[in-house]
Amino acid sequence: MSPGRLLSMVSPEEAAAAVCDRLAAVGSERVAHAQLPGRVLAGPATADRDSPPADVSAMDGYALRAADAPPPGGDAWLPVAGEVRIGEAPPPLPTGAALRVFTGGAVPAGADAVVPRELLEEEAEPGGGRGGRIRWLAGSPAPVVGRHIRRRGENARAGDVVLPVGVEATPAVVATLAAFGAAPPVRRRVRVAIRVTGDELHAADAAVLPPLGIRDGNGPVMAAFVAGLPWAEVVSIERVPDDRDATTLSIASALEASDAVLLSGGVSMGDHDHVPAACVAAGCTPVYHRLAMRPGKPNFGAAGPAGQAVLGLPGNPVSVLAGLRVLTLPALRRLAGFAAPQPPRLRVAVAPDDAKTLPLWHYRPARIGFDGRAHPLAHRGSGDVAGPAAMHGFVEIPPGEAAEARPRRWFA
Ligand SMILES: Nc1nc2c(c(=O)[nH]1)N[C@H]1C(S)=C(S)[C@@H](COP(=O)(O)OP(=O)(O)OC[C@H]3O[C@@H](n4cnc5c(N)ncnc54)[C@H](O)[C@@H]3O)O[C@H]1N2
Ligand code: MOO
Repeated sequence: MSPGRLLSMVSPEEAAAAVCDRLAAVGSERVAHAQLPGRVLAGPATADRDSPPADVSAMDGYALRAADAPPPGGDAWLPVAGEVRIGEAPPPLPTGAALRVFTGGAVPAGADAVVPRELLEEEAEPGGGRGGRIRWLAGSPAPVVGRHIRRRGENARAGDVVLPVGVEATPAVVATLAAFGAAPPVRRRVRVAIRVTGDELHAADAAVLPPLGIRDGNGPVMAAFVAGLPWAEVVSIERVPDDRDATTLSIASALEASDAVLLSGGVSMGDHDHVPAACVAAGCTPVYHRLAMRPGKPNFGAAGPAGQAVLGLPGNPVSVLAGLRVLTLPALRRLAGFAAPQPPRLRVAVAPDDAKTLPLWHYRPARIGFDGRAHPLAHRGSGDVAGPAAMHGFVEIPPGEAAEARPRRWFA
């Protein structure tokens, strides 16, 4: 986007992309191997050796030359000359014999097939030695050259890039890092400051409230959202009164020590909605204000003076939930150094519903039923937190469309 052009009534996707365009990944650091899970790779991981490191057996059984095997179901036995110990160099395979091998054990030189033991009748060596003999059960297939052997380097060759930059160290990624002893640099955690505006707000654990006071739900919700992102951390959380100067000061202090500032409330048309002006006073550049979405039309997004993401979410609690998932997550992922700011796009079928259409991008709290479809949850507007409490995520319904017409994007 051109600098200074304020987007208004665009789609949430366009708004999120416009903020992401102004952000860069945070710096990187090295952490101990045990601290890697959940972090985002800032450097590629390469294979330090071939995987597997040798031709290995894929089965518990016997390594042999396929041509040495007697016919299945016959009386002839094949001698077992010994055993390959896992993790050790195998003895050579004598002609006309088999070697016992276990899954992952190296295939001895001379063997061209592995036969799983359940296809065989096994006879132990008298006296408890590691030898013995085998013959093929009736109905077992004859050995096939190459079967049940994993070839050296078939997963990866030494020097191959096995993980690119910008992926999160999920359990599967951790498995790969461990297999190759790789510990690439990772992005430091994204530092998130939370600011909750509203004169009516009191602590979430307040036992007694003034008659028209409200417990702050948005602060805990925003903190819980960040707590669910292993590559981000909350660095400060503050409640701010509906006062322009106090809001400016609080945003300025948030910007000093964070990569992202998440705010709730104070972004619509009220006389006491100070967040957009306070952000500007604190040196931020507005990117969007008011979006074609429900809930969350008043959403405000800006870039901080040092490239921070600044996201002003409307005060209604369901708007906060939607704004976190739809607008905040892409910005935080961009800061965290993900290759793609948008998480993978998932689509779900939507159960038949009230067929309501809106001229906006509609995010409906929904629950995945036992039928595998998303069932929109009844709720009384974006101030109703009890109704959506059972939600698994939001179904996105584009402007003018009925929810169940086709599979819909799913924001969990
Ligand atoms: N003239 C207009 N008025 C409103 C519009 C509009 O377009 N024109 N939009 C409405 C929509 S949609 C929303 S959403 C709200 C958002 O307004 P704000 O972001 O300025 O939020 P507040 O006015 O501060 O609060 C709205 C509502 O949410 C409650 N709230 C606020 N913070 C918390 C909190 N931390 N925990 C629990 N509840 C909170 C607050 O008490 C209000 O009830 O504006 C509409 N108005
Ligand atoms: O869109 Mo507001 O965000 O309905 O509650």
